[in-house]
Amino acid sequence: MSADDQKRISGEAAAELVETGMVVGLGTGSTAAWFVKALAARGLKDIRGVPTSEATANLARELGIPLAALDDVKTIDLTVDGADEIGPGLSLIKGGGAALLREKLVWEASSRCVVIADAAKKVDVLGKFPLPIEVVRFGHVHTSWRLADIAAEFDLPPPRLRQADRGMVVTDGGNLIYDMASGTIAEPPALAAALKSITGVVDHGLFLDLADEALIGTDQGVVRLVP
Ligand SMILES: O=C[C@H](O)[C@H](O)[C@H](O)COP(=O)(O)O
Repeated sequence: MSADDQKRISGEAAAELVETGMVVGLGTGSTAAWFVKALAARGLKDIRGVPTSEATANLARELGIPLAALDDVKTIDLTVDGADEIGPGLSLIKGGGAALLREKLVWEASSRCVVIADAAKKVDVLGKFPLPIEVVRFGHVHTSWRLADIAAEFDLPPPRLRQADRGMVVTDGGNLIYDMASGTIAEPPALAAALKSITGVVDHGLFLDLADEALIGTDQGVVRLVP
């Protein structure tokens, strides 16, 4: 089965968790897009989706899923989203698509968070996927120097500004992304706390103690994992 098929079956399995009347957090990325498509295909009544990016909002609109802004809802019943890596205890790296900030805001407002992925995303130790760090634009080079100091404390290389064909990648919130290509993150909670201590850092892609379960698409079908 291709990685894309594994993403599709995990997204389809997650769509089955949604019930009429629910407020649903809609993740971002290629796996979350399969979820959004499968959810739309179910044609449930009275659901509202809270999108985690402009891209997901556009897809959901095209498919006829009614949307709500995060501030329009008190709580979100269920959020389904992809990940770049799934490590021990369902610790995650997210933000490969630069949506980590809105994703984390929506996840933290959710009663239940389900991560969906293809089998290759499961790892023994986080860090092979470069850790995305969202940084405010003002003074971002100075912030990157402070990030490099923190990286050195953790024996990690300095983060690099994410570039696209047309220059710097800018998030939906107008911020920039630095990627820390570490190889191995030995102490995710300590690194997360250190990164958040820098004023110019808005947030980072370590999602720790947030996922309630994972639905992983494998060649043998969808495997459910809990922390
Ligand atoms: O910023 C993007 C998100 O965190 C995505 O959920 C993550 O990058 C996984 O994306 P994909 O499902 O395309 O691998």
